[in-house]
Amino acid sequence: MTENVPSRAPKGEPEEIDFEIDAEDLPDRAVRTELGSPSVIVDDVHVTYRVFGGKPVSGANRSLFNRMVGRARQSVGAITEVRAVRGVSFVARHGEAIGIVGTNGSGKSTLLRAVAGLHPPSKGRVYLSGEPSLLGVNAALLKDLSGERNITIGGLALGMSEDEARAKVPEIVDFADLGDFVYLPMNAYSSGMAARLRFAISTIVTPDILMVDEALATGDAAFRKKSKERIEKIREEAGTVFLVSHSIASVRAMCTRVIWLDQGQVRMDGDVDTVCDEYQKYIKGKNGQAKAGGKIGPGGRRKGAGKGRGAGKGKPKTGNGKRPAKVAGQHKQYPRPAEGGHPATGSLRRLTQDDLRPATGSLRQVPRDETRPATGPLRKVTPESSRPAASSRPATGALRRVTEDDPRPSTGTLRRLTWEDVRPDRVSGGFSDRSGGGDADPLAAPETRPVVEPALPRVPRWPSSTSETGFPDLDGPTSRSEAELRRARRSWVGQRRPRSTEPAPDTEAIPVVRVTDPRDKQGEG
Ligand SMILES: Nc1ncnc2c1ncn2[C@@H]1O[C@H](COP(=O)(O)OP(=O)(O)OP(=O)(O)O)[C@@H](O)[C@H]1O
Repeated sequence: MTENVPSRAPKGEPEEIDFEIDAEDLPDRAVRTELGSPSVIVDDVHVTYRVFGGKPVSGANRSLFNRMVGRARQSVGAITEVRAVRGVSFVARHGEAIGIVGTNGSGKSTLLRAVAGLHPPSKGRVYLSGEPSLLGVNAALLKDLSGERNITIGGLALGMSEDEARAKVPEIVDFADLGDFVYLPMNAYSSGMAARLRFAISTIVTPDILMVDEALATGDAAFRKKSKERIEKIREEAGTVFLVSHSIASVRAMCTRVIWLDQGQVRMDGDVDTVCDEYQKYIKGKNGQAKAGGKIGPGGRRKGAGKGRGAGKGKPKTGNGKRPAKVAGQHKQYPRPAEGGHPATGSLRRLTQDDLRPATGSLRQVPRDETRPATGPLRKVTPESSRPAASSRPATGALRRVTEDDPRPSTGTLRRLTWEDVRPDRVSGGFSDRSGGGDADPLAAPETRPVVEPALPRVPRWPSSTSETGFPDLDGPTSRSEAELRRARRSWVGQRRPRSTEPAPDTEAIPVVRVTDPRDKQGEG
């Protein structure tokens, strides 16, 4: 099939792909290949997340909430249902590279997860011809292990033998441009290095259906060029590629078809130019500030544009204290401050260095050698004055220092408890003396108290050998705790059955049938 592929961009045209849309960005296009039979059929798929602990959104917050997540969120008591994908249907064919675009939260990642079988649709069906491989920003790489080890594990996960995976290491290191870093734990990698390795691993084997979810965004231009080539190779080998990206440039460059998702539904599905143009128009209209050729970040916003609650709050006010009226399609230009006499709206004026110092009014700088502080009745606190003398401590009013000689504490009707107070027979509920110390008074002075050695419970010995039955020998003295032993025993011999709580039957009442040996009868006879 490779040889039938029409040639790519004409010679001399730049190959490099940048994920951002800049004026100089190349309108490089993905090579169109012959389309094969269907590889993915998505039939009226719905995906609903259920989030516990949500609360109904009411009144004033409703519009803001709707603006953020659209109509896709409903609260059902304590469970919030997020309808991330709502009735999506399409057919993808072998050899297609499909870009999935949409603003934040439009359901792109969720749709890919449903197609990959990682999240079951709540309604509808997905049919696949081939094995899907989802490469997301969170693809599982173990940070504590070296890149080399991750390559081997990744290869095993993708169905290779260990030897095959090891043999792929040099190729992957070369592709991901890791050098000797491959022997270091991945904690030491930059995000770009990790992204390159992730992409390289997941394309070791040519997947039937490759799904790339924003995983290329961190790579540099050279890597993106290589990854584009690899994606094309997969398509040429009759694979299907899905590419979720906020970068329209990369979608234009790598895809042959685009699906635009909006609030969980397909808003457009068609050829790259038509859908991308419409999507960009939508983004421009939505923000009123995205220009053709401007950089579009996630959510269709221009980079650096304010978003969220605080957006626009920092705009200067006019003289009447109101924010300048917003005219559709126009942006108010605020004059740059001129040096010196700056235009001041109302009573505002620009601060100069002279405004900042020196101090105005009667304040003056206090020289270092000036005695301080000595205003009014204040006096300097010395270590001596701050530490109270042993006996003549401050005694304001009737307060005095309590000394060792003071009887303590015996105010009012308090008295010391004696053993009689806590005797079991005098306490409701009844304590019992578990120490074996009899009537020893626990409140008596320690030297007069009899020393009582508590009787140690006999704890069975931890099995050092097994008996003939194969079970550990549970008898004998040991230092192991009884609980530990009980646990071990349970794992060996299973749970003990609880004793029956039913009363034992009255044996007297059970009719006794006496069986006699007929020979005895004969003998008797
Ligand atoms: N695990 C989850 N639990 C609950 N809601 C979720 C979960 N994952 C996604 N959602 C919600 O589903 C909706 C779609 O999310 P999804 O991540 O699929 O959108 P997206 O288009 O990929 O967004 P982005 O461009 O920001 O990656 C959003 O409203 C999101 O809040």
